[in-house]
Amino acid sequence: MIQIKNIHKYFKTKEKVLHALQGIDLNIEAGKVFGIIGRSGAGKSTLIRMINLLERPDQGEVIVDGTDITKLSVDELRKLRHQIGMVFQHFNLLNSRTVLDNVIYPLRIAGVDKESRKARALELLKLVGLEDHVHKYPRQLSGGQKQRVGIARALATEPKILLCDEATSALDPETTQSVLALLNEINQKLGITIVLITHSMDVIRNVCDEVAVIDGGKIVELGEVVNVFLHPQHSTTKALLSESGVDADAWKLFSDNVHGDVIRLTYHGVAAAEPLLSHISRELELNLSILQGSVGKIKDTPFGQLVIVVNYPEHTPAEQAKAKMKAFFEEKNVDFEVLQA
Ligand SMILES: Nc1ncnc2c1ncn2[C@@H]1O[C@H](COP(=O)(O)OP(=O)(O)OP(=O)(O)O)[C@@H](O)[C@H]1O
Repeated sequence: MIQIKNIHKYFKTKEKVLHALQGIDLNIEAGKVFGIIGRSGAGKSTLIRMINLLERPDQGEVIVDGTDITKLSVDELRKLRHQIGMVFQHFNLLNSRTVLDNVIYPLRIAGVDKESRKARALELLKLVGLEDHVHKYPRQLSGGQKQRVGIARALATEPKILLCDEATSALDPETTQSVLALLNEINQKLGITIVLITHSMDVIRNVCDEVAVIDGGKIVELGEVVNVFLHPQHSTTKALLSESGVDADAWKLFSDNVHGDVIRLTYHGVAAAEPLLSHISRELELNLSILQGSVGKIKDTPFGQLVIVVNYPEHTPAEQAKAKMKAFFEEKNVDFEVLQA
């Protein structure tokens, strides 16, 4: 649905030329929630703004539904923007207009007749849970409510794509959760493709199907959220995960005091509900202890990652027991990694 091909963007200031996007390639499938994460200045805003051409690339193509939108005329681009809604970090509401009028506004611009635009706006305000606040002004709303107005407004012209530019960064954790749940609902109910940018791995974990990690204007890691969370490859991804409490290497703090093999088991989906550890421990007479672990869910997928210490029984050669254990876990689709032997 959205293909970004070899995008480059330069910002020229008096002192220097900044190469803000350095050859970005992305493929975003229809109906997905796609997250772009990176540190401040990495190029996230510049990249997401390429999708509706609020920012133009200096080189490369942005293809939406088969059309290279960099080649569109001003008129064609205006029409295309009705297909692409956008939600902003600081809401960007019209403060002198009511909640209802804020949502009606893009419909008026799109030339929708008076009665239909009011009906549509009311329907959207109901969808975002603000039906009791339609005649209020933005200053009378909480941050979370303001963002719900921003989301309703972005949905007014029935877009196929919703771009969220740090939509939850200005909100407290609880409100963030409720706005993320709303985005999830919109994705599921309306089938809208969502592209969001964020600093937070928790946001990615809660709503996204796929993620791109951007660093210094380049994509450094890309994939399904489950895989990127459980098997991060790039140092930036590992650092971002560690900051959100997912530090795959925390076990090293205890490694000097450990007697036995240290093994990491990683699993998701059905394996999360099976009593695998007690089964293998009984069968091979192993003594197991858990050194580090995290279990939970990534979007709708349960997952677990455990670092265990294994001691083998005296009467069985360790290598033989280890090979049996490895085969057992691999058969159950559990990733088995010896960290220290
Ligand atoms: N209009 C501009 N003129 C000059 N430099 C710019 C402009 N817009 C962005 N930049 C620079 O381009 C780089 C990427 O900026 P961008 O806003 O895309 O990063 P970001 O990852 O969204 O950061 P943040 O999380 O802080 O919003 C930064 O170094 C920024 O200073």
